Amino acid sequence: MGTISHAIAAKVLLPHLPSNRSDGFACPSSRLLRSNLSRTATRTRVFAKVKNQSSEIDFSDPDWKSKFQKDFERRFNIPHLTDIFEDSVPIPSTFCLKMRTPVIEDFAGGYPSDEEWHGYINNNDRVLLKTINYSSSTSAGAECIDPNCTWVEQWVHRAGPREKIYFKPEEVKAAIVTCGGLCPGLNDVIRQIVITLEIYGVKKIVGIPYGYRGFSDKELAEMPLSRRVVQNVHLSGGSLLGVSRGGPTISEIVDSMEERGINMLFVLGGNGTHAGANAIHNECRKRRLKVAVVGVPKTIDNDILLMDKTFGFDTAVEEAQRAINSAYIEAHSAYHGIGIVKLMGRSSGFIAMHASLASGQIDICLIPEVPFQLHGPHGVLQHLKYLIETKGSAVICVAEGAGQDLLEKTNATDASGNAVLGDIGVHIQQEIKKYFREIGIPADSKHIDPTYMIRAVRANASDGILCTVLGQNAVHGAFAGYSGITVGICNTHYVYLPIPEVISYPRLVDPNSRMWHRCLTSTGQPDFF
Ligand SMILES: Nc1ncnc2c1ncn2[C@@H]1O[C@H](COP(=O)(O)OP(=O)(O)O)[C@@H](O)[C@H]1O
Ligand SMILES: O=P(O)(O)OC[C@H]1O[C@](O)(COP(=O)(O)O)[C@@H](O)[C@@H]1O
Ligand SMILES: [Mg+2]
Repeated sequence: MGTISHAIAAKVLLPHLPSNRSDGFACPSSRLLRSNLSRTATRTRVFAKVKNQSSEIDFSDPDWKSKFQKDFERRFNIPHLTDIFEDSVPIPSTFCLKMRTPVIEDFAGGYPSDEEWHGYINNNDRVLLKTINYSSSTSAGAECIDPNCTWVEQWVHRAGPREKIYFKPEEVKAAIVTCGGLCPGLNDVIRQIVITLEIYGVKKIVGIPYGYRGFSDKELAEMPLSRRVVQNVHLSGGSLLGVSRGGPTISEIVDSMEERGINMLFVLGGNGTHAGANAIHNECRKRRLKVAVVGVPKTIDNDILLMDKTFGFDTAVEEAQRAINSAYIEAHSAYHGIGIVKLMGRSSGFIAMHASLASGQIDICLIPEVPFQLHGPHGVLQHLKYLIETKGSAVICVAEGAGQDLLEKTNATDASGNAVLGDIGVHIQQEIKKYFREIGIPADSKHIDPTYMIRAVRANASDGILCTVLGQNAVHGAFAGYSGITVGICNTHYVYLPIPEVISYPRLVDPNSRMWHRCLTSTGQPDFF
C-alpha cells in the first residue's frame, strides 16, 4: 500500500476525465442546469476512478499523504549524471554574469568562479506545482487526489544556473535539433541556447538538420552554430535547422551522437520528440555515455502537461485573431453570413478556446475535448439557425481535432505515427450548406483555414521572453549535469521536470475548468448534445 505506480499516479492527478456526453443526461431546457449536472456526473466518475486505485492509495491509512508526497518526490526527481557516474567531480561554474562577453580563451589557468556572486540556484530550491487549495471536489476544475480534496503540497525542481557544473566547456560538443511541426519561437530558443553555451565557454556547437532525420541522412551536414550565425534568426519564423517527422531509430541516433562526439543534446519538440529524447537519454545511460539530453517543449497545441503554457502558443492565439476577424467581417457583411475558422489542436482545444476568448467575435467554439452533434434539436446547426434568425450572422471557431467522430476514419498516420485527421472545417461547411438549403433559409458560409499561416510566423514579444528563458535554462540544466529533463514554466516560475511526467498523455482542456466555462459565457453557446 502507499506506493503509487507512475501511471496510476498520473491518472489520480488527471484534472478531469473527458466527459462522455452521449452517456446520458436528459436535456433540461436550462443550459446552466445541464452544465451543473454534467459537472457532478464527471466528478462522480473521477472518484470512481480514485476508489479503483484503493489497492494503490489507501486513503484510510493515516500516512497516505506523506507516502503520496514521498512518491511524488521520487517521480519528480530529475535524473543526474552522478546517478551513474558516481565519481564525477564538479567544477566551479564558468557562467558568471560579471563576465558578460563570451569566454574565448581556454581554461588552462583554472576555471573562473565568483564566490561573491549570488546568482545561482541552489539544487534544493523547489517550486510549488499546484497553487489552489480546493475546498471541495465540486469546485470548478478541482484537481483532487482523495475524495476530500486534501491539500497536498507538490514541489518540483527550480531551473537556473548552478554554482557547480559537470562539464568542462572545452570538452563539450553541443547539438541542437528541432523536430515535429513548426512553432513560433523555435529560432528564438535555438539562438538563446547558442548564446548561453558560448557564455559558458563552449566552442563546438552544431545544429542537426531536419529533426532526428539529420542524425541518419548522410546527405545532411550538421550546421556549425555561433552567436554570429544566430544573431538575427529570431526575426523570422520557422526553424533555422529545419524540422521533420519520423526518422531513424534511437539506437541509430545514439550511434551517430557517439560518432560525432556529441555530449550535450538540446531537443526542441512536442510529445513525440520528448519520447524520443527520453529514449536517447536512457540509451546513453545504457551505453554509459556521459551525455546530457535536455528538452524544450515545442507545441503550438499547448498540450504538454503541468506547464502554464508552451512557447509559441500566445503568438498562435494572437495570429488567429486576424483570421477570426476576417471571418467575422465576411459573415457580418454577407446576408445570413456564417464564418468558419479552423485552428490547430490535434487533441487539445487550447488555441481555439483562447482565440475565441480573445476575439469576442465567436458564437460557437468547438474543441476535441467536448463532443458535439451537428444535427438534431440540440445540434450546432439548429443553434446556427437561431443565430441567423436573431443576429443575422454567426462565426464558428473549430479546432482541427474536434468532432472527429463525425467524419469517416481513414486509419492513416503520418511519418511519426500521428493519426491523420479528417477536415472538420470543410465538413461543417458542407453540412451547413446542406442544412440551410433543406430548411429553405439562405445562408452564405465562408471557411477560413489559417493553420499553417499561424504556425509559420515569428514569436511575439511575450513568447520571445519565454523562449529566451527556456533556452537559457536548458543550457543551465545540461551544465548542472541533469539529463532526461525538460524545461517549463509552472505558476510563473521556471522549472526542470523529468520527461516522462510531462508526456504521459496530452494535456487537455478540462470541460469543468473555469476557462472553458468563461469561453461558454463569452460565446453564449449551449451544449450541443
Ligand atoms: N514514442 C516515440 N519514441 C521515440 N521517438 C518518437 C516517438 N514518437 C515520435 N517520435 C519521433 O519524434 C519526432 C517528432 O514527433 P512528432 O509526433 O511528429 O512531433 P512532436 O514532437 O511535435 O509531437 C519524430 O522524428 C518521431 O519519429
Ligand atoms: O501538417 P503537419 O506538419 O503534420 O502538422 C500538423 C500538426 O501540427 C500541429 O500544429 C502540432 O503538431 P506537433 O506538436 O506534433 O508539431 C498540430 O496541431 C497539427 O495537427
Ligand atoms: Mg505530437
